[in-house]
Amino acid sequence: MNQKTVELRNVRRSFVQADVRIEVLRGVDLDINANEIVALVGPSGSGKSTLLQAVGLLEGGFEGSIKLNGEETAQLPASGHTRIRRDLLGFVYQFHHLLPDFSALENVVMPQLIAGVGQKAAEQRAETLLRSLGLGDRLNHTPSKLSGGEQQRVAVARALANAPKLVLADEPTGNLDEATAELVLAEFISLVRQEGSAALIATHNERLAAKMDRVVRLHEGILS
Ligand SMILES: Nc1ncnc2c1ncn2[C@@H]1O[C@H](COP(=O)(O)OP(=O)(O)OP(=O)(O)O)[C@@H](O)[C@H]1O
Repeated sequence: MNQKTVELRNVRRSFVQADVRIEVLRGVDLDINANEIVALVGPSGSGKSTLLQAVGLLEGGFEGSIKLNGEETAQLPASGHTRIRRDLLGFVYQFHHLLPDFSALENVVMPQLIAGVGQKAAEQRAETLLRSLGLGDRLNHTPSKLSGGEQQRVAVARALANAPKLVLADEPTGNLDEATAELVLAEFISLVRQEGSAALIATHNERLAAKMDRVVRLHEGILS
């Protein structure tokens, strides 16, 4: 059976602010196959982050069906969401949120230790990932000693550390200059492909989106 990594059906989310209801997602359907890298584009405020929060099981308040790796998540308790996030998902944000007092290597080791991997194996995996992103000679640098692009590469390595089935990224290169953004995104995509993960990557940048396998567009709460 060709199991989808993501299957969304009729996903809805609205927010009420000052007695006004805004319907941000009005019935989103989306399928992502294993190994498929999908760009999520849409104007500012169209709901890209909201949709990523739905797929990442980071917020409640959604209606509809969210299946990840074949498992329906809508009725699961919070502990089920935590398990899926830990076992299946990796996240990259616009601002890397690296641990400032830990080295690049330690930042990539940490999520593996939390997942129960042994220290030695975690260090080897972290080093392999960081080397494949060109950071072989930056393993022991703390984030403040790294450039913005290097910090974002560490965040990419961290997201992939536990071999997630699905990587979710919200404007992963949005804080970098255009040339660096392009380079880091190309490396990110190539590492996701090498690792055999699927990915959903929100971006404003159509040129970067065009480098992915497929582009989906959020407009007025619907995907096309
Ligand atoms: N917690 C919240 N409470 C109220 N409104 C919210 C909340 N979160 C998001 N919204 C509203 O939902 C809409 C979509 O926001 P979202 O951040 O998902 O858009 P986006 O496409 O990611 O935007 P950007 O590209 O600017 O990051 C916006 O109008 C925003 O104000």
